[in-house]
Amino acid sequence: MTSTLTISRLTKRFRGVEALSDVSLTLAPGQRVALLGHNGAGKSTMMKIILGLIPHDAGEVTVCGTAPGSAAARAQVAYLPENVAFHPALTGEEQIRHYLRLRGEPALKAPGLLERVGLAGAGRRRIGTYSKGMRQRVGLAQALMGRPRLLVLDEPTSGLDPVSRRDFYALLDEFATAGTTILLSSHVLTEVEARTDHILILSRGRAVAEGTLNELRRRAALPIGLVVTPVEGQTDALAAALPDARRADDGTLHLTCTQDQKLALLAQVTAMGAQLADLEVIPPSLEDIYSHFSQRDGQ
Ligand SMILES: Nc1ncnc2c1ncn2[C@@H]1O[C@H](COP(=O)(O)OP(=O)(O)OP(=O)(O)O)[C@@H](O)[C@H]1O
Repeated sequence: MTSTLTISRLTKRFRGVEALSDVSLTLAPGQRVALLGHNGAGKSTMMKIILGLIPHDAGEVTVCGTAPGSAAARAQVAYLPENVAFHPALTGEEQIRHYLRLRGEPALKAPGLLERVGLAGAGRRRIGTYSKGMRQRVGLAQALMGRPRLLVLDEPTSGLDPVSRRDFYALLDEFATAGTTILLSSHVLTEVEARTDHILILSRGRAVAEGTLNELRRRAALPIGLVVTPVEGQTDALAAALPDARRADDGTLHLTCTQDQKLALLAQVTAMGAQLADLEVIPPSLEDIYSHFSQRDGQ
């Protein structure tokens, strides 16, 4: 299967600053990929190179098999910037019709595009009356013209409330299922954790970690948490049987272990059967993993 995006040993310098050093990444159709990193890590620079907006100094980049910024690449890549601005006096439908005309496509497609992003009912309202989430959807409708194979989104959910975020990601999932590759940057790790298949962490222009969440979890080898809730009246007995456990104010017992120790510890705890009301396993979150790799890099 042809990769949607291949980046090999990409390097970009701005005068004295090395914004990207030796970064590689290959994305397949339908993959949902998060680009993470501190402010100034190089995320936007990487996106601009993929979009063909700025040249790179070394390495190779191909977008759908062609050079970034070429007519063939531009026809297959769409971009949604962090803050999309539309004319507030236009309705959603007028705005989309305008963009369709600019692309030389029939304006008749506007209602269908708005329906795809869940704005069918609001298409005749002025954009000035839209919420931020609705404006992002107009941006997405614009980005989806021409059925892109690669969708590049720069912090697409910043400023959206939790429900709008969830809806936005559900929409992205639909596009990914249909084969569109999604590359997005975000500082909101909790949403990325649940909604992407692959993660690239940049730090000071270098890729410090790349893989699925599970792969990064294994590589980081961070402790796994276990929360044991004893049946009423059994706390002392369980605490005595688990001397390494920390006792919390609510009576639960907290343990940590390595991945290798996990199954043995679970077997030990579940063997306590009737004394046990509940048992929760807490794997390291993406936030823990992100901190681990970033701190290792001195961030
Ligand atoms: N046009 C430019 N001229 C000079 N330096 C630049 C230019 N664009 C980016 N840089 C530098 O390159 C580095 C990477 O910047 P970039 O905007 O890619 O970071 P980012 O990860 O997108 O950050 P943020 O999360 O704040 O958006 C930074 O040190 C930045 O100052």
